[in-house]
Amino acid sequence: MSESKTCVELPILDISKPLQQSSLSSLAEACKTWGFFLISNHGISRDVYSRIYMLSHQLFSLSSDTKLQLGPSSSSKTYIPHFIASPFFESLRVDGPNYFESAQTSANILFDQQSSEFSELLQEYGSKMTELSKKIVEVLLMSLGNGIEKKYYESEFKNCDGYLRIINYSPPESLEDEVEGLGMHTDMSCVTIVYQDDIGGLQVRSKEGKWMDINPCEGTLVVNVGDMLQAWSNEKFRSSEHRVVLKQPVNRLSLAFFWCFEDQKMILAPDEVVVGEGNIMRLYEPFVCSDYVRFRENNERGKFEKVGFTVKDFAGISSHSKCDDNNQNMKVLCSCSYL
Ligand SMILES: O=C(O)CCC(=O)C(=O)O
Ligand SMILES: [Fe+2]
Repeated sequence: MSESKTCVELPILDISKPLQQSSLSSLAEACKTWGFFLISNHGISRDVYSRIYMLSHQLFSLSSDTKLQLGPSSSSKTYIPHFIASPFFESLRVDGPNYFESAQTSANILFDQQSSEFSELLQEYGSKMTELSKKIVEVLLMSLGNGIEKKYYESEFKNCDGYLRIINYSPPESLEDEVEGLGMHTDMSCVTIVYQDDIGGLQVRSKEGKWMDINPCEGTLVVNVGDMLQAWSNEKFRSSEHRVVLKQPVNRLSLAFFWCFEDQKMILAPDEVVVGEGNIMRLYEPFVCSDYVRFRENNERGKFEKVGFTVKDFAGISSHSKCDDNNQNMKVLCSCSYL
């Protein structure tokens, strides 16, 4: 019996070049099927990555007591320690638009010696990710056709903002089988841009429920669609479940940049987007962005190990009764936020 493929082939979009019609079609197809694609010529040098890598390594090597000054119970909640997302996962969050200030606040607490190298690097990285996210959203809207980007890019996406999560995965030393570093989830963002080091382990779940590897590919970044864009695009783009598995007993570092609508944004797919090719039914009720974020944060089943409820349960038109039930549940369930 032939072994079925476990690695997904995603299109690579050269983000530095003007777009060809053929790249738009393969992009639209990939976003519908996988909700994932790769970008190349993104303008971030290997040197920037190796410096972020080195400084992040130093940061995560600090004692737990030192790191815990940044959360999860501190007011800033920028640090997520082990055993929240998984036993092998810890992360530091850096908020935009002032990445320098956000990173420096953490660095001042963590390090005795004051230096701004880390914060400057993250400011540079955050700004580059912002530029890239804008380009990516514009290209995605172009792939919908009918001049959607001209009509809606500026008016709908101009107040988006980003934040960065630096993630350190440390698997157990004796690793007999693979372990989940980060359980199945969808992102809440419009788009997420992920840099993964060369260890690998990122996987996307196919529509049939099969886990497929997204192998590291030199010089590229992984882009995935999040729930906000899935709802705004009336599912022309898919926000896929994904996870990270650790197969080798070595540390893995990733940088995930989430580009999101502003809190008060009302998310509603424009009629032209709803009516485009394929389904013509409106699939989501309008909803306010922060209400969905709160719904996820307050939901027991929205925790890491399971995807639990997503935007479909929250605002999906065919799941009204479920949504009402969930809103009831929200009042009694404990607050446990991450994704
Ligand atoms: O670490 C990775 O490669 C992906 C992380 C991720 O999916 C997330 O933080 O939402
Ligand atoms: Fe994710």
